[in-house]
Amino acid sequence: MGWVPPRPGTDPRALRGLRASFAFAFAGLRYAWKSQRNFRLECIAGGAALGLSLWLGVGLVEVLFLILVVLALELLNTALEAVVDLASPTFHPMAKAAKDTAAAAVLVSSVLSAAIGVVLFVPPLLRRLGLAS
Ligand SMILES: Nc1ncnc2c1ncn2[C@@H]1O[C@H](COP(=O)(O)OP(=O)(O)OP(=O)(O)O)[C@@H](O)[C@H]1O
Repeated sequence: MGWVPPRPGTDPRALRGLRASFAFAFAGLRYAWKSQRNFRLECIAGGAALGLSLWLGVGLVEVLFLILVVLALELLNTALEAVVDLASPTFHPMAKAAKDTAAAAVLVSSVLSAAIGVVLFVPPLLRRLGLAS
């Protein structure tokens, strides 16, 4: 077996363990950003939605929640893809089921967030553009 990372939860120096946990989590974010085009697109779309919500005065908390749900599921999808590639480098119907179902979770959350986004954004946008009172 190769290098084994330290296990943060078992580090007796609690603060150091916490710092290591954050470092691992940020490494995961970096991996997703570098390897997943969808994650980058979702971050950009999320940034645009945040800017729009500030401009239109739409609730930031609601918008942040919708963005973070999609990003968190995309991160889980990325993690699952890595595990499946490790466990099943060649074609297997269960590997396909796992990857397709994880991708479906991202799709469901994205469609739901987009639908709620339309409900949140369209009325204030129309008012801002003078197309509704
Ligand atoms: N080991 C495998 N066995 C069977 N089917 C697989 C396997 N690996 C990938 N697939 C199929 O190919 C599809 C794409 O897999 P891939 O690993 O390329 O994901 P991806 O296109 O990078 O996904 P995403 O766009 O979410 O990052 C999967 O959804 C699945 O249907």
